[in-house]
Amino acid sequence: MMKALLKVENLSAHYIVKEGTIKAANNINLEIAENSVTAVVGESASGKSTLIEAITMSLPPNGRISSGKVFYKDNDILKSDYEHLRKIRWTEIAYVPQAAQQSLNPTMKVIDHFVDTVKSHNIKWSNHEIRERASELLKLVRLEPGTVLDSFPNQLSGGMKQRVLIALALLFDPKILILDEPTSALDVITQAHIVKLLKEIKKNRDITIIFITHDIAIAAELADYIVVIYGGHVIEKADTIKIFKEPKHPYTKGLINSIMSILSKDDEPKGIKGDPPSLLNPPPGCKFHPRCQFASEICKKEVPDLIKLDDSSKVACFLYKSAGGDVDE
Ligand SMILES: Nc1ncnc2c1ncn2[C@@H]1O[C@H](COP(=O)(O)OP(=O)(O)OP(=O)(O)O)[C@@H](O)[C@H]1O
Repeated sequence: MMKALLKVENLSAHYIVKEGTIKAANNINLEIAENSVTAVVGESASGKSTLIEAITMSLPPNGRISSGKVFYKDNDILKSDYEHLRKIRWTEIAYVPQAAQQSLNPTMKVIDHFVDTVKSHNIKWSNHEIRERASELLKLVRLEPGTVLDSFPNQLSGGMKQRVLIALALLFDPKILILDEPTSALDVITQAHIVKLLKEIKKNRDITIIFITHDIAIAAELADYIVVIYGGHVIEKADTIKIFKEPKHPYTKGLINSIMSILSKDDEPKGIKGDPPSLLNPPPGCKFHPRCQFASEICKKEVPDLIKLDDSSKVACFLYKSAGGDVDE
């Protein structure tokens, strides 16, 4: 594997609610290679956004990081003070949250969003320089600066707003671009345009992309690596071709089978039977065991470690034994 730009070690995060704690990210270990594209996939409420929010320290007020480290360029960013973190965000690690289109201020023109972002980072660019840079970025995301810069968000379509957000995220040339569901809430054609755009960005810039999607077909198209999350745990990570050809975890197999059956227009698409676990009262052991046809006694009691199978794949399942006997990371 190439050099890791971002390394997540034993990261756990939870939410405090009236009923107790929601264990949304549990003991996550991940390495993100420089200049790679990683898709984080999993069904709704599996903990994908929580993982990204924990990494970028942008959990909501009732969210807590209970343990772990996040190394960016060998420094644990979770130990950073607020100022340092604010600097890293956008300039080094840019994050476009889910449904961010609604975060554009309806009373501000697109150009003012660029001006605001520059000013809030204390960067001394003149208004002319900001306009130049914003125009350049809008062209990059295939928008017409002449009209878009002076438009208000409600004059733009959903796809255009998503492009504006991507342009804004690229303002300071970040090393890492993180996007939460960049194509959801868009029609299929617009989704395809955004996927194409992200491919171009990847090709033409020195950038590492991490994106969340519940659409495994989009992950297949864009990502070099796929990380599968289930019940707040990483249960598999592998390079994209491999995960489609040879999924290892029974859940990943189910996920791939269900998409294949949809693509082949089977009369009865093969879904995974049963429901995802409650993260408030998760089952003991492997979170997938109640739905797993291969579950044995150990699966009901112990959480499997994410083990390395070979250079490009890791799995958390008792059906497999580690390649070199070494547990991941
Ligand atoms: N602020 C919060 N307070 C309490 N629980 C939360 C909060 N945010 C998320 N959760 C819960 O944490 C769990 C993981 O949520 P998360 O949003 O990380 O999942 P996800 O995989 O990103 O889902 P989706 O694809 O639907 O966005 C869910 O059970 C969710 O209900």
